Amino acid sequence: MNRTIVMIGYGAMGHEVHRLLPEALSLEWVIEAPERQSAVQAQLGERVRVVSSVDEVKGEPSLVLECAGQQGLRAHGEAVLHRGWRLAVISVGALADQALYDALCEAARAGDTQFEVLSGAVAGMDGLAAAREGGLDRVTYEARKAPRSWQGSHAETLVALDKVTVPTVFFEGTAGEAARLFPANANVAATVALAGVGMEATTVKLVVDPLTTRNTHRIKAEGRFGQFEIELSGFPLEANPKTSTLAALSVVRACRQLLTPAVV
Ligand SMILES: NC(=O)C1=CN([C@@H]2O[C@H](COP(=O)(O)OP(=O)(O)OC[C@H]3O[C@@H](n4cnc5c(N)ncnc54)[C@H](OP(=O)(O)O)[C@@H]3O)[C@@H](O)[C@H]2O)C=CC1
Ligand SMILES: O=C([O-])CC(=O)C(=O)O
Repeated sequence: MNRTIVMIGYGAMGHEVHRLLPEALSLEWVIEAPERQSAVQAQLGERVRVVSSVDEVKGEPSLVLECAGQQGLRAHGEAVLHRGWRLAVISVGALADQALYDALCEAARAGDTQFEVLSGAVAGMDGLAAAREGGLDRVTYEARKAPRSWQGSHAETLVALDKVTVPTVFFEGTAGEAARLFPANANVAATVALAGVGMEATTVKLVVDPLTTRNTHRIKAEGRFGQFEIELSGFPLEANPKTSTLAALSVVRACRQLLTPAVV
């Protein structure tokens, strides 16, 4: 029998994850925002039930995938964990809110389960978290995306996206600020912070680059382990240029790990 998956939010990423879901897993429930429920139900057909709250989900899913944006995690995360279900989180920026982070930890303890912060659009979070065990002195993160990837975000109030002719830094601040101000674009800032030196000590630069079609992430870390610099230049998803393809693939990986005896 197939193992059951629940997905919160079925947008660009949810669609891509569903397309690539390993065969032994079955997406049976989607929790969507009420106003999108009927449209998503029509898109998915009868085999997947689209609901608007955790209470409507029946059975025991092997994993709940949050692909809903920061509001979706805020709306449903605690209820999932209280039920004792394992939750994979992609809208990591929501965890910059310490109260939400604490509430999710409390719910996970109460439900005797865990939530997993997915690596998302970047690589190297394993190495960064390991390096932290020995002490980290400095961690910086820079995201560089094309103007269309920043459209509809707070960037529009900081820079004339359609007028830039050279790569332009429009935000410098902490990971916590970046994650709050750019909820669909700077979740990685929070991921780097959680794996490394935290929301306040992680410094972030956001760049609009009219010469690129990629979403590029650069992480630099220094500490007792030595130092590393990672630059990852990812293709955006066609359906949402804010979101990197690798972010969706990191959700698929979390699903694959349910099936393999060796976890890599
Ligand atoms: N960690 C990482 O590296 C990355 C994380 N992300 C995160 O992943 C999220 C999803 O990306 P993507 O699929 O491209 O975004 P989309 O906007 O395409 O999809 C999000 C979906 O979730 C739905 N949604 C919104 N609110 C709720 C809610 N309260 N309950 C259930 N569903 C809800 C949205 O509905 P509606 O359209 O009505 O709002 C939409 O269908 C991003 O918002 C971002 O937070 C993205 C890229 C990288
Ligand atoms: O997908 C990406 O390139 C990163 C992203 O949107 C985010 O960090 O929220």
